[in-house]
Amino acid sequence: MAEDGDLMLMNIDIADYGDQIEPETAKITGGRWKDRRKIKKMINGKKEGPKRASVDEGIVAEAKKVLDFDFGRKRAKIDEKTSTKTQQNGGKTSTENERPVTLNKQIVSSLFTSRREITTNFDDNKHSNQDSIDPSNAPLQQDSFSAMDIPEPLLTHITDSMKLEKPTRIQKMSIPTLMSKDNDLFLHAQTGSGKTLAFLVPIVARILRIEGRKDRKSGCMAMIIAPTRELASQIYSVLCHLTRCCHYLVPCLLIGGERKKSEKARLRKGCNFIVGTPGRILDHLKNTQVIKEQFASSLRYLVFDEGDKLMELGFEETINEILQFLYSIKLDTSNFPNLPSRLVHVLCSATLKGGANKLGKLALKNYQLISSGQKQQEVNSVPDQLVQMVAIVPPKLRLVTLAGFLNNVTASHLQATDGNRKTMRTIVFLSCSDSVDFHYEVFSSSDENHTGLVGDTVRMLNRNNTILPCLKNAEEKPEVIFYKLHGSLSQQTRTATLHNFASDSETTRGKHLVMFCTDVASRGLDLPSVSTVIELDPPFTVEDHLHRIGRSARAGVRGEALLFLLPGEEEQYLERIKPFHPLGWKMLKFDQDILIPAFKGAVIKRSDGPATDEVTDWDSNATTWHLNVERRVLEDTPFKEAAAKGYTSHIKAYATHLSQEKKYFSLKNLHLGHLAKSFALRERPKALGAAGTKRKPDQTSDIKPKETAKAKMMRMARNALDQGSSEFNY
Ligand SMILES: Nc1ncnc2c1ncn2[C@@H]1O[C@H](COP(=O)(O)OP(=O)(O)OP(=O)(O)O)[C@@H](O)[C@H]1O
Repeated sequence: MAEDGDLMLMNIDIADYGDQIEPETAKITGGRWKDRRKIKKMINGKKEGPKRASVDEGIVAEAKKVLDFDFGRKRAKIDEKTSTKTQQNGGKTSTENERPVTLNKQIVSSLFTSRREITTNFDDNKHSNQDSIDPSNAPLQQDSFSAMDIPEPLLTHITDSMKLEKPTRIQKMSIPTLMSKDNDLFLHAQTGSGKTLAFLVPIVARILRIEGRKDRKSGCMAMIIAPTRELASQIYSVLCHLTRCCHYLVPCLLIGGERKKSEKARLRKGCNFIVGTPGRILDHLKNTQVIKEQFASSLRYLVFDEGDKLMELGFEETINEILQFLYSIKLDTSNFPNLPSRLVHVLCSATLKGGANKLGKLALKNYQLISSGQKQQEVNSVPDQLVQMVAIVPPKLRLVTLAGFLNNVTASHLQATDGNRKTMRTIVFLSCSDSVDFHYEVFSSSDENHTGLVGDTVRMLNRNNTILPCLKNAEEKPEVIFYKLHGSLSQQTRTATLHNFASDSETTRGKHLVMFCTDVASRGLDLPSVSTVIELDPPFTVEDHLHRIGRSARAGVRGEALLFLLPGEEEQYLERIKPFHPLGWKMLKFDQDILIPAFKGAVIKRSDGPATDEVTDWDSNATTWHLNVERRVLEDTPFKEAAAKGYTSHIKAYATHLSQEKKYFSLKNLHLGHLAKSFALRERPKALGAAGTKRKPDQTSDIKPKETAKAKMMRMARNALDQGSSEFNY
């Protein structure tokens, strides 16, 4: 009997395609050479001897079982609690739905098979009607900033220039507290609820109350530490905006990737606020003498934003060093008696447990918890106005289903407007940089009809681009721009890319902006009008899930999020996130709700075929779309490398899921062959050990048996784990 892992590699469904495959010319790839030979013989009508026939039948039956729609193998392992069922598709026979595809004489597995329908037991958290739900992170209608004793000119600036009339719940609670008391604070509120202003406004207000002259030479009074450069830059720009009413107060940004020399120069000139990432801040504390001189009399506030992420990224030691450094400086309170007489620590987080809790223990003393929800659960849950959708998608169909969903969002964007189209933003979260690169290439450079806007990370589609089925009208401009963002890009590129995505400029106005990114963009980033968040790869922690989808539905605005899960064990992850979705979710069927609306009636042309306007079935269209990407992989070496790297890194990243979540995301349950298909690969890249090698006859039994592909994969995964997860997440 062939091994499970070996059969999994086979790339064709012999039982159904056999009679349509051209004998002799057919190339069979993947799997063990023995199995390939047997199958080839069967196709060519050469029967093996009677003794071995039963083995072959068993193999073919097993291969069919695995390849046909690979649910059975995994389903069998799932305990009885999981009751995903695969059913016959409206009684059709398999050959009605399956179409073998021959490409460059290579036979590739069909995307669709007979058993298409997926029903899941986890559809037990149905979403309630959204229209009647009040946003949970919106400004409070019955309150106002003017009732909060905020000093002038800050109050007028907030209401008149920043056009913010009413505080959110966390702001209503934190602003008076921080302005009047000197204890440490833990600010706990939902994503998008205005935590940044919740700590910045009272700190600036308190500084403005200092009597007498204050300017950049007065010293640094507040330091704000954030886990990512992007978030630090964002806080810095909110602070710059806020201090426009008191331009004599100067913020300074200290982040890695920027020139240290110019940062030193700015510090020497003097500043009242430092915003930065932990490593770079510590570097300056140790090496820039002027800081020590300035901090002695002035520093009173130390803020940690996204506290749990700071810990998760391994900044504990750095933060400890920063704290020790600051504690070693003796405060001189005589200069600013209006400021607190001690260093006040503020910790901000949308989650209470895990890293945030740990940092709280490290940095806070006798802190007061300010939480915007009546119950802790209310804060930990997703914003009420966010519509969560879930699609259970077989591994083979992940790429084409993503294309279908992006198409449907784009189509609704194009339809909903006449001339006055609003800019729409979609973020697609992936597990690693290489996968981001691959998906970005698939959608942004399918043909020559695109223009690069920011280096190689922003591409606008031009007329005649057909990567999305709805872009069929050559008369109309596609109005779609693709972006990519991850930690392997230079800081300048990251900044320029994000800036382009967030801005409402001549180029971006009215368009659908789609960004492929890693979790580098999941924390704290406040990007305007992100209407949809797609988690193509599952999050690494529940916190990551909340923060990713929290890029949408901010400050009371509505938004939607789609989570892709594989059939099988991954479905059970819904149980894990259910407590955070008290208002439920909508289950989408990958075919009826995504692929059919996208591909039905569309004209998808084969990239190597004659021009045709023939309208075919939706599933043929989807298959053609996928084959066009596969063909590109065959013909375009850099793209092929991107696909192989994307796939390999995706698997490695998958292995880094937390041990307590391994039961949902275990490598053992992944169908690697089908997953390769979603990277447009016909078979697993050789680097993963997919290609078996023949054992030499002189090899004796005392030689260590060759490591199987699956074992090699597991070993690589373990190595990946040892190397730490951040490499893959970012
Ligand atoms: N009082 C307010 N009225 C209207 N909009 C506000 C108000 N306060 C903040 N906002 C806006 O809400 C958005 C989210 O704010 P912010 O980024 O501070 O949220 P957050 O709670 O820090 O989110 P996250 O947890 O994701 O970091 C910003 O666009 C901000 O300008």
